[in-house]
Amino acid sequence: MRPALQASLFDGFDDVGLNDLGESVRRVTLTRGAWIDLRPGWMRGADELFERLREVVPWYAEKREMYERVVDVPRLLCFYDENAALPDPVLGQAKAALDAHYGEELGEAFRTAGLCLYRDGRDSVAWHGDRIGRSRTEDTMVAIISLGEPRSLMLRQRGGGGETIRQTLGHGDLIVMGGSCQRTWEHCVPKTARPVGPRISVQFRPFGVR
Ligand SMILES: O=C(O)CCC(=O)C(=O)O
Ligand SMILES: [Fe+2]
Repeated sequence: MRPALQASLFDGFDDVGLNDLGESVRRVTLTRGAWIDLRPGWMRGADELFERLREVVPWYAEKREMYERVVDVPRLLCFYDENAALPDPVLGQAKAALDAHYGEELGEAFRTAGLCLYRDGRDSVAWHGDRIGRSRTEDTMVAIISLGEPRSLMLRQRGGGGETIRQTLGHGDLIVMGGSCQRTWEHCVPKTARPVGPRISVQFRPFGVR
């Protein structure tokens, strides 16, 4: 049992921790050798973890040239290289659990963590594959934990033709994009006019995949 003071501090929050992976992961096979794995509610206490990360992560806005003007990319970012200390111990536990579950199939460990903060419905990421580096030519995996308010992650076959998949992800959900997904499919988080609260996405990738 927790001491009373601590219990009152944590009122309304679950303890932050991981649920199991194993049998609870559902695989959806896409076309052309791509797949996604879904594990809703993987992270317990996801709303508390959201608050912790929003506080401690040194978020920055990336600039991009667009129509000959330099504009802010519409979301805040922070990238943790493989040697960087992660901003919360539970993210180290998540990486270890992903390595235990996917290590054999992936043939290597997850190394880097990219964090994105979508402040509201105006923040977004356009259609893309994570194709910088080895993922341009090789199968790989990108594992994403979603914290805070749910947003839609859309997936479609690269080059069009075929179905568009919408996954609503937030409050501790896990999605893993695997196989050829970064080369043969694209994903995005569209803007929404609905009033939505902030969401944080934590992406684990192997070395040399961006
Ligand atoms: O917000 C997400 O979960 C997706 C982020 C993403 O696709 C990326 O940063 O490459
Ligand atoms: Fe991506």
